[in-house]
Amino acid sequence: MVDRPNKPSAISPVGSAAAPQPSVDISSDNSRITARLPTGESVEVLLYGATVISWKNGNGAENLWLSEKAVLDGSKAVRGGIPVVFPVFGPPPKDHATSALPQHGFARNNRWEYLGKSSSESAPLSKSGAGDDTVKLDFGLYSSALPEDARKKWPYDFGLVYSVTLGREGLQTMMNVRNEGKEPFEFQVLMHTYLKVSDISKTTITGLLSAPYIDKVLNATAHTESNHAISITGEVDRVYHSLKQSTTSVLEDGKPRYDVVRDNLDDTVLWNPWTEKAAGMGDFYPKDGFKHMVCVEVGAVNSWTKLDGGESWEGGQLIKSLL
Ligand SMILES: O=P(O)(O)OC[C@H]1O[C@@H](O)[C@H](O)[C@@H](O)[C@@H]1O
Repeated sequence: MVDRPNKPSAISPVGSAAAPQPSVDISSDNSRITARLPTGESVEVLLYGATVISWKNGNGAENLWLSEKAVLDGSKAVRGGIPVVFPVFGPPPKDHATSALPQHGFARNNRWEYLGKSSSESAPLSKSGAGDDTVKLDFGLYSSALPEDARKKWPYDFGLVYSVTLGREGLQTMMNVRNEGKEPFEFQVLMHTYLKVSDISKTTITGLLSAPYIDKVLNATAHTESNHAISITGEVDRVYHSLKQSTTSVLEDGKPRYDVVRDNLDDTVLWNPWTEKAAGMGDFYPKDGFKHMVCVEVGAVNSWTKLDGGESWEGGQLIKSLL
């Protein structure tokens, strides 16, 4: 066979020296994993909470808001990025098995195990056949590895595998929950994504028209969304539920900035703390940072998902950065 000197890389055999591969690095203090595509996109995940703390486009533009005073040393849940909420969303109800847990559960403030990486050309996030253009990082949290205190407060046997896949088209985060015990358990799960925006006054949210929601700012009263494009001009804390449309979009100046596509999750929380709530959070900085973020949080939080012993469940999101 005669090789052509200018052979396009698209037909290079997978894994050949010619095909650039994604890189995955573990920080020297073993606290975080960074993955990078040959085209420049990157994602950084803190093992504490399996919290995605940075997701950049190929041109270096950051997509996630992270507080300048976010605590990253494993002593407090991270303010920004994508904290994982499990097995309860918000303050736990008094009459439920999660009642002794802290707000948003224990997944975001325990250290996860890095299970490894895999790359693929055929995953849904691939754009071309030029080398491995997605990389998937898997993280695990198991009841057996939880500190005694958390285990006592929610005494079920479970295994969580959280997969973070970086592609040229976006970032996918998927949660797999498995009941490893014999007793059934109920859980809620949510991906608390802080999306970075350049100016909240020019930001609108679409895809929620006609959706029912609980407004936590208005004493948890029930409403129906009447706006095609939602503007944020004050504190917003709403649980949209039973959603039919799979995509919620964030627009800046009327132009698409992010698409958030839900997978087997029916609810989406829209949150912006605005002036007063931001002022009250010690780890929220700068104090006017609420002008540069909006949380679009996909989840299953309006009711409980029940898993019998041995059963498993999976759900997640694909976020497309449209810059
Ligand atoms: O301060 P925390 O525990 O990270 O929660 C932040 C916010 O998270 C949102 O998901 C809730 O709807 C809000 O009510 C809450 O204030």
